[in-house]
Amino acid sequence: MHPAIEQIHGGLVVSCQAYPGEPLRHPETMAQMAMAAVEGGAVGIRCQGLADIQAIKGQVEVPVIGIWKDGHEGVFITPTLRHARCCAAAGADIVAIDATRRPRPDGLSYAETVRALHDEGVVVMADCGSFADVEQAVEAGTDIISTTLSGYTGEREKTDGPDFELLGQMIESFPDTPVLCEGRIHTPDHLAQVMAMGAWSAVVGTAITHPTTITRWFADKLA
Ligand SMILES: CC(=O)N[C@H](C=O)[C@@H](O)[C@H](O)[C@H](O)COP(=O)(O)O
Repeated sequence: MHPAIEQIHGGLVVSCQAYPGEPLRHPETMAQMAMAAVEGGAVGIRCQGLADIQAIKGQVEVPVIGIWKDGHEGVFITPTLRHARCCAAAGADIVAIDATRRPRPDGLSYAETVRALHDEGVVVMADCGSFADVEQAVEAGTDIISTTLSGYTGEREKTDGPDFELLGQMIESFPDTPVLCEGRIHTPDHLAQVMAMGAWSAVVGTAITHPTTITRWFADKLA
């Protein structure tokens, strides 16, 4: 197993992302956010965009999961082989890619994409939206499978918290593949629950690194 996957075992990965047009969208700001997360106990960082990957790799020792979001609908999380290669070249230790069964913009299949990346020594994480996506990802030999896109592709309901049901199915069906839980882990209790279920590691984004949303959670109580 690749050392970067071993290093995140049993721990918390923090996703540091600011969205287009947001005040915190700056590589140095995201690097500072990542350093703060590591100080708090993060064993890995997930981040978006080549500039952020480079900036964060320069500041933290923990493994970095890199993605490149291009667009905002359909297949947009590291949608093509080119995007994935760029993430690896920018320094990502693990590259997460869209692992849905939807057509990819470059016309390659998911399996062809993973094969090409593996030939180049890239560690791949599958951002899945359903159990059928997970099956495809395991079939392709993906290094890590994740619940990232559950609730965002129309195949599964967008649960209030993490998709415990999908996570449980993944852990039970594929005991030999590291399973990450990502998406809507909003409380420390959610995190404890998914780890107790047997997740290899878990990724928390919004609840730690997206102050606009967190502020809204509070402000909405006053509305
Ligand atoms: C669906 C999608 O685009 N997810 C993105 C993937 O990188 C991010 O916007 C999420 O913040 C990340 O997955 C972490 O999840 P949460 O922020 O819920 O803890």
